[in-house]
Amino acid sequence: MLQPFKLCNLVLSRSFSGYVSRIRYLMRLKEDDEACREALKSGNFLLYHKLSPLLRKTSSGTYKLASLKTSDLEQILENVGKDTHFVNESFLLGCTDKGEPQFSLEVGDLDRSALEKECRGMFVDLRKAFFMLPGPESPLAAKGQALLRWHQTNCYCSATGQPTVRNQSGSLRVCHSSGITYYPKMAPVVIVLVSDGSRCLLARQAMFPPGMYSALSGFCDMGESMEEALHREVAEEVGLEVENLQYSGSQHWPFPQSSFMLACHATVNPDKTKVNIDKAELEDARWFTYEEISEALQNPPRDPRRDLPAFWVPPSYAIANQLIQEWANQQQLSRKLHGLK
Ligand SMILES: NC(=O)C1=CN([C@@H]2O[C@H](COP(=O)(O)OP(=O)(O)OC[C@H]3O[C@@H](n4cnc5c(N)ncnc54)[C@H](O)[C@@H]3O)[C@@H](O)[C@H]2O)C=CC1
Ligand SMILES: [Mg+2]
Repeated sequence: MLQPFKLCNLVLSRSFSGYVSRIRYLMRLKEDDEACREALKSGNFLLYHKLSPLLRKTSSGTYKLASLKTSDLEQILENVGKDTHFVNESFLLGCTDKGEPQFSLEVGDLDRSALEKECRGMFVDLRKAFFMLPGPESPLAAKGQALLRWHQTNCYCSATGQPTVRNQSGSLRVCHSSGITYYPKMAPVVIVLVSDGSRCLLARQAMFPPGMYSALSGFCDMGESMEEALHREVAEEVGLEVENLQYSGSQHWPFPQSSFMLACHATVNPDKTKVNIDKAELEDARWFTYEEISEALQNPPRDPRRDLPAFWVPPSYAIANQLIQEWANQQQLSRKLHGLK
């Protein structure tokens, strides 16, 4: 049985009037080109160089997304020899709690080191940035990259081959020849943490960084429900039949071309846990104990390219991490109830 969605809590916990007025403002900016052009004059801009976001080091040695005001961005563009009208090529991302509009801008055609010097920051690969940014900034960095990539790869109409034209906010592209409107897309993906009651099943693909294991995942096929996709993926990848699906949450994930992750827990019969790995998809899949999982959650790597532990799990922003954390919490609780450490 699926658990009830958690969306109601999410909405109720927000300040209603502030939230609604921000959403209505964004709706207007999305649809009204003139209003969006006006908003660009007092915007906050995230810069990306070939899809890598610009980060800045704080005085305490941590990192944050660099957010530039319009006037600062125009000055920087002038300093690197670019027309300030380039600002209009930004895409609308959202607005801050104070109601200030936020935009993303791809600056990959400009000199990277000159920009880094002007901006007092550095462009960092997004996967690496997820390990460096404070929690609430990762979704914004991901959305900024996803929107830029979608526009870069949807410049032509798939029916006519003619160029598509964006609106000012970047919420859509139109082919004036066929009349088709294209909207940014996400591909639905199921992700599931399978448990046998005392252990959980994690897997790794050959392309993962060394030592990283994650929950099982897979793209939904056309016509499939989330539940069908989940049963099929587990059967395909590890040859097991799951039961007791429990919905956990969802997230946008910017890779490979924007996925919409639907995350669940599931169980298998503890007498039927032998995995039969599809080697075309997975390099390895194995059962992990509570002790191994706790250790991995408590010692995340700081940089996914250096000083890697023998076994580690995706960063806290990834919904796989949320599933693993929830499983560990539930194990801890049941151990307490049974008087175990
Ligand atoms: N946020 C998170 O915590 C996690 C996110 N993910 C994301 O989920 C995605 C899917 O997981 P996988 O196990 O790799 O999927 P998967 O098990 O379906 O295998 C990927 C293969 O499926 C095929 N495929 C079918 N539909 C596709 C589509 N719309 N786009 C691309 N390939 C498609 C391709 O042949 C591809 O090589 C990954 O690309 C990854 O970015 C995966 C694990 C954790
Ligand atoms: Mg998979």
